[in-house]
Amino acid sequence: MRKRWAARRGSRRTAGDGPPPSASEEQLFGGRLLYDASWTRHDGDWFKLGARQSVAALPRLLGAAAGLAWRADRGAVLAVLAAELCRGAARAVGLLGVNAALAALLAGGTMDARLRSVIPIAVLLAAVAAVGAVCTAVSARFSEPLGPRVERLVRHSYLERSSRVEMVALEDHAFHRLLESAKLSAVSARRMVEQSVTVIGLLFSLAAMGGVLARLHWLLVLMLAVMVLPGMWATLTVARHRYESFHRWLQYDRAAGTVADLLTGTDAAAEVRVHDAGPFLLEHHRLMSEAEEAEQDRLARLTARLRITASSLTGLIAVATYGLLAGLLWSGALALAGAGTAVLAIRQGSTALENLVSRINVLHRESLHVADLRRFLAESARHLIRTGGGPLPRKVEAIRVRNLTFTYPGSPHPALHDVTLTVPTGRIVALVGENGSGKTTLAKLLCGLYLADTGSIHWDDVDAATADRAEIFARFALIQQDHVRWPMTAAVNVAISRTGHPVDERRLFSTAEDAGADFVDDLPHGWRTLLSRTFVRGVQLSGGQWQRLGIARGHYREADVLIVDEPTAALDAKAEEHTFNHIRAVADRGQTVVLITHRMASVQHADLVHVLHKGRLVESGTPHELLSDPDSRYRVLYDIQAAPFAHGPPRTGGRARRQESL
Ligand SMILES: Nc1ncnc2c1ncn2[C@@H]1O[C@H](COP(=O)(O)OP(=O)(O)OP(=O)(O)O)[C@@H](O)[C@H]1O
Repeated sequence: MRKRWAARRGSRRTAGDGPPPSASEEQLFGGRLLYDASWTRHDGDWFKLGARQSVAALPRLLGAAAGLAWRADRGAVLAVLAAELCRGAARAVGLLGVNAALAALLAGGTMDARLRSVIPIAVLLAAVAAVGAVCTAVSARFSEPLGPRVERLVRHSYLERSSRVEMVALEDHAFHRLLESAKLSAVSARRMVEQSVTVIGLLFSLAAMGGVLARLHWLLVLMLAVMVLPGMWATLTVARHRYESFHRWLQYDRAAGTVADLLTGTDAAAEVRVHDAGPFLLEHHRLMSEAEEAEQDRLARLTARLRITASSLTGLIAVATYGLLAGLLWSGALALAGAGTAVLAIRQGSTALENLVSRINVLHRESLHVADLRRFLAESARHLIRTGGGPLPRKVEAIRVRNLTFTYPGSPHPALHDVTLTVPTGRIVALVGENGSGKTTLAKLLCGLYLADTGSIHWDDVDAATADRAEIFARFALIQQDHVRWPMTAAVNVAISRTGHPVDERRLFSTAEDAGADFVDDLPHGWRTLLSRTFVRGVQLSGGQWQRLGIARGHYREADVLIVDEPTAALDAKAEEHTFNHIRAVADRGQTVVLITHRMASVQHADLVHVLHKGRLVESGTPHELLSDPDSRYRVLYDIQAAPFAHGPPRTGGRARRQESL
């Protein structure tokens, strides 16, 4: 075993495509968590953050943001566009007014006459400023609620899609990474819309200023454009590195978060304290956080380097621009008033351009996250649980499994291999076998959670592969081994198995009683008690109480087939007996029960037993038939469990005697 462990470690290292994993990655997670980011460089179409591509992509980005906003609120989009257009026009008129005022002030005549000629222009400038302010307010009024609305729509589509993909996709790490990266898309979509509003406003303003500058001299427009290039290059280069880093560190970051959650959550709280796992986890969290800090440090150094270079270049271009202005004045190509207006326009224009570049950069970065959502939606479309298909027969005699083989993605061995068996309806059918023999997997295939690689599951004559998956799900209820602890009220914890119907209190109370979950009546708020200590008014249940609620949930659904996976592990002996009696009763009323349990005494309740071993069916029969064969695997398992009770209750041992003598 040790040898194999060493060999595996070795092979992982040589196959790796970068530096070896850190101690925390290796020790806690068994290998590298950082992703190879080379794929981002090759995925040309959606990963382009160069200056040229960024500008070229601007119409597409604005179009995408407009599309998102349009879906959320058309009226608001139109109002914002109109307001921003009006603001841009006000800026242009304002600049022209300044130019006219300067010309009037610098013209000949007495100061009194010159000042008087400026008065109407000043009144016009005040009116234009007022219009600009109103436009700003109108734009804000309509654009501010747009972002949250877009966020809600995008998040809804993300969550809705996530809940409809096949289980195998959710368990696939590559798909999971996509799922994780698309998680940010809702916030990014909101930011995209917000940035787009600013970008549109800046574009209108720049068009106004460019128009005024062009009227003065075309070279000034060119210099204004050149002045912004270094900043644009630096900003976009930093953005590309940050985005690459985000993807590369995504899984690592999630792992560090998992360690932090273990330290703060309730699941591991007892072992963190009693087993003293806290300092161990804390140390690894520190190491992992430091590694992340080092990455942030690298990005900060890169950003500083690029910004210094860009600022130096911008400074040089600014000097050249003012030199050009002086040349134009000197040569008489520009009047003094025009030069004053040009200085104002260049100052305002370069600030607006710098702002525009950084906004485009944010827009682009956010659009990459929104593109993650598009990739997620496209990829998940291939993994959607198929809708449609034929109906299942209403009354079924038996579910027949034929030559079923199933391998989990990425697993070297099939979990089920060529399994053929029958589940007659209205009976209790037990699946028995050692750990990992494939019982739960078979149950999940039966209820349509996984699809077989080969072989089939027939409901009488209907192949389940051709049937509507939603209908297959509708025929099943689950009492799972790892029952879900819904952090909601006790009533929801039971009734959530039948959300398509209003809560039926009579059914709720009777299933709770049957499952031994009537302890809920004694909780502080009865069925409205919140079952999570991490929220206000929440209470904590015991393991067995949770299990009873899980059993009640399965029964509340009243489906045709009830899958019961190790239902009594946390129950006391009385509750266990009660549970099996109830399972027997529901089977007698016509419900099919697929029972998975290691308690051989409980299997005696079954009508039919299938024994699995390493993914293969090795025995089938009634409990009596299987017990009668002294060599059957079932008999062996049964005898092992029965041995301690073979001679009646254990005699009082030495320890008890010693205690007595004390
Ligand atoms: N989601 C999964 N992804 C990959 N492999 C899995 C997954 N679930 C189970 N397996 C593997 O499939 C095999 C069968 O597992 P399964 O849970 O069906 O066994 P089981 O008989 O129910 O075991 P137990 O009695 O311990 O509950 C095991 O080798 C297990 O490691």
